[in-house]
Amino acid sequence: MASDGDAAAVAALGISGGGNDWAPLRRNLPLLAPEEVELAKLLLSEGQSHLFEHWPEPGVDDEKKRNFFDQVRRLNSSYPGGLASYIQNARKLLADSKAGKNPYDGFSPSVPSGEVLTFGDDNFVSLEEAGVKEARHAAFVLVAGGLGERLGYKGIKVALPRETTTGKCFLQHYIESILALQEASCKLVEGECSTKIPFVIMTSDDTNALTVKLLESNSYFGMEPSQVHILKQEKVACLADNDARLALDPNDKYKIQTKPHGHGDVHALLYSSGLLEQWKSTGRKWVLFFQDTNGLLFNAIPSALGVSATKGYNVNSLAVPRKAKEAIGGITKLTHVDGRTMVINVEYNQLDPLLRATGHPDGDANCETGYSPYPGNINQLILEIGPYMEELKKTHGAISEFVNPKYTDSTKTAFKSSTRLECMMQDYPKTLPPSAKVGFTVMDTWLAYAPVKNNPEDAAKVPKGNPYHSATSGEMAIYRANSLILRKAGAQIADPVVDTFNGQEVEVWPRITWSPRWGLVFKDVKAKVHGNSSVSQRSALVINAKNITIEGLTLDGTLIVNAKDEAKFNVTGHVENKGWTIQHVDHKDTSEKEEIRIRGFKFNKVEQLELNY
Ligand SMILES: O=c1ccn([C@@H]2O[C@H](COP(=O)(O)OP(=O)(O)O[C@H]3O[C@H](CO)[C@H](O)[C@H](O)[C@H]3O)[C@@H](O)[C@H]2O)c(=O)[nH]1
Repeated sequence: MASDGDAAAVAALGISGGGNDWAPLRRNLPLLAPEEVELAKLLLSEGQSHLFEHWPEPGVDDEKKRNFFDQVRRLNSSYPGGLASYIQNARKLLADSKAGKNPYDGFSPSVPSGEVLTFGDDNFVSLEEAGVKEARHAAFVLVAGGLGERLGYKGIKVALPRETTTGKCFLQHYIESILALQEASCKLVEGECSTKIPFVIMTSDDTNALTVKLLESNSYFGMEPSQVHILKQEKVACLADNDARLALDPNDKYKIQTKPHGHGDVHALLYSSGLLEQWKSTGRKWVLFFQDTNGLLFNAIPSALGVSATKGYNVNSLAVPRKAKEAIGGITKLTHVDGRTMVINVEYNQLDPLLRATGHPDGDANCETGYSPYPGNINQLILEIGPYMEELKKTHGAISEFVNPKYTDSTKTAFKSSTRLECMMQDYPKTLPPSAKVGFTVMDTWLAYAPVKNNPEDAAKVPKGNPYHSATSGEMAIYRANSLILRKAGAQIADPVVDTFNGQEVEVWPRITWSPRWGLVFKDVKAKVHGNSSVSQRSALVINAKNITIEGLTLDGTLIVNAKDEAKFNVTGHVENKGWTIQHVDHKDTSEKEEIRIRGFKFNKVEQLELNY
């Protein structure tokens, strides 16, 4: 029971409902600055007195007590509406979760219609052209705050090699692609064009220092440092129970345990950064969001941006055909009983229950095409900046949240471990008015999507026919895409062989890779590949140049072509050497680097021809 003194002190602090057990805090009040007392009031009034239960008398751990309030201050300022909102939202979502409330209550799903593109046809080529034209009005935003727990890689994912023929990492490839778009787009303008496409990277405490180091130690991979903006997302407080009592860190009782809030934070961070106004005032029209490890993504950007521009989409999500149960959300049209409709991503863990609950007894199943009828969201979003800013003015970037507690039993009264609220960037359209133009663009998976998310053990367990989403499949997908693009451009590219690495059966195509400046869009590739050229299956071809043409080349081995800037050269004739052989590596072989182990192979560089112009 609180003493009369406690009650008086509570009243003096103006706290209602703070509970009776705040005596440990009361004794420590003299230590706190006025602003810290305000934060304490906030916590007490939200039922968080347990956070102070263990606080000893003043004089013991005073520094730690102050640090506790530093953290509370950060948690309070980084969440739209502050900690009180966070706790209140959590209480509501936890109650809904306990009651088993369906977040899609009242909605029935149906298959939406969108733009379906075919690589290389006239429509695709003209959309690519439109997209390149628009690119100088774009800004790119990479969400890279995730640790990649499923992959289990120790470093940051953007530092992983996209492919190991050149060893260029994802971040280098992304930056080179943006710079190539910038150059190509500027070229279409009469007179001088000094556009620098802005590039934002959202990091978190888990990834920030390593991301900055990667950029700085590589001179920003050729981008001007002023073009790059880092926005760091904060984690959110963990929740210990259904009353949304905040969890203390098991290793430090003066710290609130925190976990990532999800990629949805990117909208609130962009809103508060002031960058959107700056971009709008310098003529930006589009904000393109993308994720950390899709090595094929930039194959899809020009045409998708072309779709946004020609269709006037406020929101355009990129999608690929989706295999049922594949760990990517399904783009779904939801119709409410009251008539409202929206086209939105339904996350992969929610699609099956939603379908079963709405008269589809097979749930998330493939249809006669062998794919789910719902296109798979690859979380590449293109937003039109004007309507985006209008919406953010209203929401301040807050995105609808969800909670996913793992309960100890069916009474749903206790959690196995603390949980937290999460949000996803693709939920942005949920708050849009019905007049918003929300669309999506579907492309072939081989062209547009090959993420690196799963560790070798988990990838090897993926049901046959479903994609592995591993470092092995991510790299092989790049060779496959480049081989198919060259084939479409008229070159004879040998068929792949099938091999197994880290328990995953994959197609091994010739190891063909080029810099984005060489083959930004299909038209560029077509213009640079002439005559009867061929590449054998065991070959590797690296084109690290802008204006190299290939004419009558027969390659059986390894050829690397480097050229400076605008140097023009035609690569031709018969090139044959022992080349680079592929050596299997076991993922448990700790004598190999982790980047190599997780893909299950490395190149044995026996012989090559390197041409430098
Ligand atoms: O707090 C976070 C969590 C994640 N990320 C970043 O968000 C991206 C996506 O994270 P995951 O790869 O873990 O995402 P999921 O695989 O869970 O799913 C997401 O990506 C899929 C496609 O790859 C589908 O589109 C799916 O609908 C979408 O939620 C990554 O770049 C990651 O670094 C953050 O920036 N902050």
